[in-house]
Amino acid sequence: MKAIEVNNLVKRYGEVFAVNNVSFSVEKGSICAILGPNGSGKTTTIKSICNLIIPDEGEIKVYGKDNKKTMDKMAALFEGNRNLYWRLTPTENLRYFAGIRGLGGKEINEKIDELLTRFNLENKKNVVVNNLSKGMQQKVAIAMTLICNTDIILLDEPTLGLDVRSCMDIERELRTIAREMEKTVLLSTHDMKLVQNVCDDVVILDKGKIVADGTVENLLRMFRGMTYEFVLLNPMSEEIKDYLLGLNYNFYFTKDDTVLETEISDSKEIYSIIDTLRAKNILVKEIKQKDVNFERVYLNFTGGEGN
Ligand SMILES: Nc1ncnc2c1ncn2[C@@H]1O[C@H](COP(=O)(O)OP(=O)(O)OP(=O)(O)O)[C@@H](O)[C@H]1O
Repeated sequence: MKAIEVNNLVKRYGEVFAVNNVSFSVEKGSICAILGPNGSGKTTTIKSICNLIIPDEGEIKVYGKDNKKTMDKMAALFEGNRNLYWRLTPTENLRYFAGIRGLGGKEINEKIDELLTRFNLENKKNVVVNNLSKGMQQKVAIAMTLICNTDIILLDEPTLGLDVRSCMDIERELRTIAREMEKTVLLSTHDMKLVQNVCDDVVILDKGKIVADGTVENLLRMFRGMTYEFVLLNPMSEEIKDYLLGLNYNFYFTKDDTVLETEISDSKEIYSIIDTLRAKNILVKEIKQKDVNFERVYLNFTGGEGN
């Protein structure tokens, strides 16, 4: 079942198309990431879904209904810990946020304790947010999106500025939110480890347009099948390397010059690469299909950050 459907979304600021005819959907219970270089339209898309931005064109549906009528189904987090009140404790922040949505009483107090325990914040529940680490603040901010128990959680860059351990904590929480709490998560991020470790699907934007859309697994498989390593018997000379770089393949060399890596679009190219190497008396010891990480997939679609 589709939790979110975005159809032909357009948002312009003067001459600039922040989002230009973007369409995608997010399945209920899945984690979907919107990726793209700075300024590619990620935040505009998420803000349009939760009605913080009114698009110029297109329609957005949440559980099949216009998103303006389904505000109660979504909770969103933007700019991480800026959503928090610094002089309030995590408990007070959560109680305040629940109150805005008209929730209170014993039930909410129990829910707050449950969430703070889940996020390993029970020892910090009475410490003002200002005195918590960035990772802890981020966990409180994510807990705030859960306090109202909405089906859909929208997160803008949930791991921004966090250290490795805190990122792993957030990854674990996101998995729990989707798999155990059965919520739908749509997030924007530049964190390719987060994408590879927890996301089911991705939408990659570039200059306001979708350049790729699919499951993380399929996109990885697509590139896994294309990247090959040619392990050589002897290191290549500088002259040979220059020659190979002048050919029509995107060759990469390892530091000791014994491995040649390239992406191919057709398996027949393997034979022509072997012929090319043989003609230069370069002997190949082994050919390996290389495992790729999601960063590689992303760079292939966007041509690199900030283009
Ligand atoms: N309020 C605004 N007024 C004018 N232009 C805007 C406004 N908001 C966004 N834009 C422009 O729209 C484009 C998309 O911005 P958006 O914030 O959606 O990108 P993003 O992918 O979230 O970027 P980042 O990764 O840097 O957060 C950018 O060119 C941005 O400058």
